[in-house]
Amino acid sequence: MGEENCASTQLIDRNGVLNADALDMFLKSVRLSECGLSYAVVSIMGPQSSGKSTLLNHLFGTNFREMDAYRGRSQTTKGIWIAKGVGIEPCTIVLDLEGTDGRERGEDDTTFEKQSTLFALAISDIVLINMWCHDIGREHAANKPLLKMVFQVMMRLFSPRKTTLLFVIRDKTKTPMEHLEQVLREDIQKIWNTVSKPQAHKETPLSEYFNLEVTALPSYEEKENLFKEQVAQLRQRFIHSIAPGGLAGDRRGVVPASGFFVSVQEIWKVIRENKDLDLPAHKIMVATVRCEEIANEKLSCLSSDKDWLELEASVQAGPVSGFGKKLDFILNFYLSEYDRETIYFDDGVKIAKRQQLESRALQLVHPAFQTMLGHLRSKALDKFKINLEQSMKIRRGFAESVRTCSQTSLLEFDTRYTDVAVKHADWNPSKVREKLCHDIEAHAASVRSSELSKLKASYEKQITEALEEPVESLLDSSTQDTWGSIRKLYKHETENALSGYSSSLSDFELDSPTFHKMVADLKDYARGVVVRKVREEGSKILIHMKDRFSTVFSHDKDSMPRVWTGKEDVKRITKEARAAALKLLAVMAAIRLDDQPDNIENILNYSLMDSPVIKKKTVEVSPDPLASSTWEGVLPHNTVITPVQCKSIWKQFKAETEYAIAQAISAQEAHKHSNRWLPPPWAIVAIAFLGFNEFMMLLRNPLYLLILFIFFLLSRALWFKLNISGEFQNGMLSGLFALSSRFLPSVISILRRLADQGHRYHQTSQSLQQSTRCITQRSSSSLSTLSSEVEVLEPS
Ligand SMILES: Nc1nc2c(ncn2[C@@H]2O[C@H](COP(=O)(O)OP(=O)(O)OP(=O)(O)O)[C@@H](O)[C@H]2O)c(=O)[nH]1
Repeated sequence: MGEENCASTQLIDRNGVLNADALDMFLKSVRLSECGLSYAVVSIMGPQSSGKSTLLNHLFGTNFREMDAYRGRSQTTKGIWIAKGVGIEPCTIVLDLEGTDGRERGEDDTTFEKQSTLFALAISDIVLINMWCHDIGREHAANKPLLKMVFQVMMRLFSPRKTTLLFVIRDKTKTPMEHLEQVLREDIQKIWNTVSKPQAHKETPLSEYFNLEVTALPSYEEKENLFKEQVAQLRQRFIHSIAPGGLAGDRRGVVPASGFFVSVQEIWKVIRENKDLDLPAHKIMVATVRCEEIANEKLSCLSSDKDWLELEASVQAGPVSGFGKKLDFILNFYLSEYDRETIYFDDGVKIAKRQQLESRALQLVHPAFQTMLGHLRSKALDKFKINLEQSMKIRRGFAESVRTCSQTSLLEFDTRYTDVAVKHADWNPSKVREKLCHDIEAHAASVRSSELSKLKASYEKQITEALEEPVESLLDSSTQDTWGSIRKLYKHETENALSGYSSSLSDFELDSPTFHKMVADLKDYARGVVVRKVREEGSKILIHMKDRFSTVFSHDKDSMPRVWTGKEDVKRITKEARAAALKLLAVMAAIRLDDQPDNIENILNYSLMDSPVIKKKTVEVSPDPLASSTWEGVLPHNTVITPVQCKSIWKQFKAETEYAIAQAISAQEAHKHSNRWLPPPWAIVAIAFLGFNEFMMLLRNPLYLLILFIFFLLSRALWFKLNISGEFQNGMLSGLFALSSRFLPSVISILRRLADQGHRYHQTSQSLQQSTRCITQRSSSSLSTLSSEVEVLEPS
């Protein structure tokens, strides 16, 4: 029984202040919290200097201070001391109370006595009441006020348990024990009867509250050995005192050892505040405080747990295999720790606090769980993307691929989730799963849209290639049944493309309206290609018409360039060329993809080609059919060139082709004259003499001719005036010729230079005149076109 083991400590000082730190240290040193319910609390009360500390020290091996007998009787125990019984199982906490009836506190000050008595009754299983043998049966014995106080304060405890009151009779005499006990019990009963009780407990017997036990010891001072012997026997009653039938056998109100610290503090606080002490409520309070403390401690340990922190860090980095099991293991550990530590506390309280702990612990780990779900979701989504791509590479139907890949990914999510699920939590992955489904659908929709766009683009390209150039070619040729051919081409190519397109679209399993819309769109596109081409060519109609005119006008039936010899019928050829150009205009005037009959060509022929004589006959009956902005029987959106525009274009066309006709006519004329107009013999001689160019210059230039003529007249007058003889004449002629031949080339050369200057001037002025004429023509035709269009627009 070593001194150090009992850890004797002052719990409450004489001023009534509880030393919580000392209590905490004491409880830790005796490791009471590990005892659960297996511990007993024994306290002793009795008159001052009645050998209480001596008895406890011998009984429990404690080292409470004892009074030195040689110094006289004075108070040694002040306040309440606490120690652990040495060598006694289970753990027995011993309280040594300040003696009652002490001179130090004065006669009237019983407050601390009452408080300490109530405190001892509240926390003890066994209360030793130390009393002198000679006081038994005495009317004014010191123990009577003490007992009265015990019973009175007991009324303030709403305790369901029975406390054992062990009366220890000190310095027993030779009076038989049976007699002593009987007298004592009678005294106790008398005191109990005199104690005022609440109405409900008026008739309650003392035995309802206490187990009364009585023992007697010889004097320690006089019969020390016998005293020690009998104390040793008494000590045996404290071993396994908590067993049923033992001194501390009633365990109903016991506070779990880990709540002892809280319980002691709280009870003392309530007593100091002079409030009633409701032990059952107190037990709940202690349970609440302790369970909460334990729960907080477990949560704190969990949040700094090494395994948990490692798991949390790993989850941030990526998916963790066996996440659910690992987390469950950690949670289990702390929850079972809680269960173990709160096992003796009130069930209702500990369950409620456990739920709180579990909920807070799950709250702590929930983000990691969510992160894991995020990993699962992104993995499943990635798998879906890869699988879909591969599936499309092997040309499986798109919708079928999406279905299969989606099922595979969701199955993988579900399978992997079993590894992530936390048993402690009823967390539902359905929201994340829904999000995954949504992501899969969104990705599938995006890929579908992209694939459909590609498919559409490829068929549009196919249609464009199949229609654009052929339509252009057909328009260019503008035969009798141009639109028939275009319609045939359009129908064939469109049907061909739509058949392939529909077949490809069926792989996407589109809903009926979408499918039909896409097919209709492609059909519209095909029509659009034709319409666009016609409009494009229509915008260049004047050029096309002029080309056509030029082709027909300048080439013969064998497509050989025509030479205007004068034998050709320019009028007929012009009419043919114009008719061909008009045909082109008629073809491009409107889009006839719907095979609706129209009389555009007839109207144009009648209005533009027929001779004024024919028209004059009918003009009174019908107005100008081209004075309109719409074609009869042709919808506005099918109109490419309006009647008014046709009229204006035709006018411009005619104006711009007139020059070619005039040239053809003049070419014919030139050809005719070139055959008849041979130079006279003298001119041939002059040409030979002067050279053809100079001769032609003399002829063409009126100035040279005038000079030559004057020169001739002067020569002739001189000839006759002088009446020159034949020889002289010959000589003169010879001389004139010689002179001419000597000077004429020089004169001609000077004249030619002058003529060149004049000719260049003449050419420049001619080309200026021609340009001015051309500009005037164009301006007038543009003005007329504009005025026609304005006339059309004005009504609207
Ligand atoms: N007559 C007699 N004296 C005893 C007995 N036991 C102890 N004493 C003596 O009584 C004196 C007081 O002993 P304590 O043990 O200090 O008594 P106490 O009740 O603890 O005293 P306080 O703590 O001051 O109230 C000492 O001198 C003891 O030797 C006993 O059985 N009979």
